[in-house]
Amino acid sequence: MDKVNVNELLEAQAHVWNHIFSFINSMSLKCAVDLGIPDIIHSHGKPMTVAELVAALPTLNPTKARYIYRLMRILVHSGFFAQQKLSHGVQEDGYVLTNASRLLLKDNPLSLTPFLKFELDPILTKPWDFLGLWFQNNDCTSFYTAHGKTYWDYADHDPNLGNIFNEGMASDARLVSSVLIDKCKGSFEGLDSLVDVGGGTGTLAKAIAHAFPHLDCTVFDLPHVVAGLQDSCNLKYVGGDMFEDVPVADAVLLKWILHDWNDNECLKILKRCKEAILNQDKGVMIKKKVMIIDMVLMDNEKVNEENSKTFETQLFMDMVMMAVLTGRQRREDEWARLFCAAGFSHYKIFPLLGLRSFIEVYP
Ligand SMILES: C[S@@+](CC[C@H](N)C(=O)[O-])C[C@H]1O[C@@H](n2cnc3c(N)ncnc32)[C@H](O)[C@@H]1O
Ligand SMILES: COc1cc(-c2oc3cc(O)cc(O)c3c(=O)c2O)cc(OC)c1O
Repeated sequence: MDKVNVNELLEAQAHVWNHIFSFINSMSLKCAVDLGIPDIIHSHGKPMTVAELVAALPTLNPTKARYIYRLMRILVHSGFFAQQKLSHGVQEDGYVLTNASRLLLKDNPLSLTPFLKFELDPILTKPWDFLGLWFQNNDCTSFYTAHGKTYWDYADHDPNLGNIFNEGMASDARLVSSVLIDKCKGSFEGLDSLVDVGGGTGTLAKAIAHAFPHLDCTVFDLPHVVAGLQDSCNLKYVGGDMFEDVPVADAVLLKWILHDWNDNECLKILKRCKEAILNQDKGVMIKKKVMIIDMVLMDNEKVNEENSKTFETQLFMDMVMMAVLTGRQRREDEWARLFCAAGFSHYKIFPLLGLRSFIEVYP
C-alpha cells in the first residue's frame, strides 16, 4: 500500500472508531448532570480544581475520586467545561462553566436538563438497540420493537415517562418563548386571539399571554394533558383532539407538532387549523395565519463546514422521530407541498430559532 493509501486507511479507521464511541459523549454528559457537576462548579464561584470538585461531590464513592479528572477531560474536550488558571502565577488550572453547561444549571430558567433527562432516559435509548431489527419487521417504530407497545401507550401507563416528557417539552418551550417573543414580536401584534394546538401544559402560551396582555390565548391539547390546569386572565385550557376540531382563533400556533406525524396526518391537522382561522369571522381586518415552529431540514447541497453540525443535529432529530414516533423532519419543498395540499396560498419562513424556524402560513 502506498503512503497516501495508508494515511487514508488510518483516517478511515479513526472515523469509524469515532462513530463507534460517540455515544460516550452523550453518556458522559448525562453522568455529569446526574452527579450535579455543573451546579457544583457554578456554586463554587471561581475556577474549581479537581480536588475541590471531588471534595464537593456529595455522593461520590471515595474509591472513584481518582477517575473524576478523566470524566472532566472528555467534557472539556466536548466544550461543556473549560479550564482556567486559578490565579496569577499559580500553575494549577480550575474548571469553569461554558455557555453550554450554563444551559444545564438547575436554576437557569432556560435549563435544558429536563430535555436531556427525557431524551437520555433508558426508555428512550433502548429503541436504538432495536433499530436494525425494526428495519426487518412490521412494527411501526423501533420503540415498539424494544418495548412491545407504542410510545403513547407506554406514556399513558407510566406516569413517570409522562412527567419527564412534559418537563422536557416545557424546558424547550421556555427557551423558545424567550427567543420568539424577542425576535418575532411583530407576528403577534394586531391579533386578538391565538390557539396553541398541542400546547402541552401551556409554557409557551403563558409566556405569549404575559407578553401580549390583549391577546386571548387558548392552550389546546388532549383532555388528559390539560385536565386540572388553571385558566388565568387571558389564558384558558381546552381539551380535545386536533384531528377532529380546533378552537377558532385569529391565529393557530403549532410548536413541535407536525414533526410528530406523517404527511397524511399533517394534512388533516393543517386542514383543521385552516378551518379554525377561517371560522373566526373578522372580515379582512386581521391577517389570519397558522404559525409553525419546527425544523426546516437543510438541503444536502447547502451543507458546508460551517453549518454541518446544525445539519447533523437536524438529522439526529429526524432519526428520533422515526425511532420513537412515526414523524419526520421536512425540507422546505416538503413543507411547501403540505401547505399547498392543505389549501393554504403562501408561506414565509423565518430562520430565527437556531435549529428550528418560525413559519407563517396564510390561507
Ligand atoms: C412535542 S409535544 C409539543 C408540546 C408543545 N407544543 C411544545 O412544543 O412544548 C406534542 C403535543 O401534542 C399533543 N397531542 C398529541 N396528539 C394530540 C391530539 N390528537 N390533539 C391535541 N394534542 C395532541 C401531545 O399531548 C403533546 O403535548
Ligand atoms: C404526537 O403525540 C405525542 C408526541 C410525543 C413526542 O415524543 C417525543 C419523543 C422524543 O424522544 C422526542 C421528541 O421530540 C418527542 C416529541 O416531540 C413528541 O411530540 C409524546 C406524546 O406523549 C407523551 C404524544 O402523545
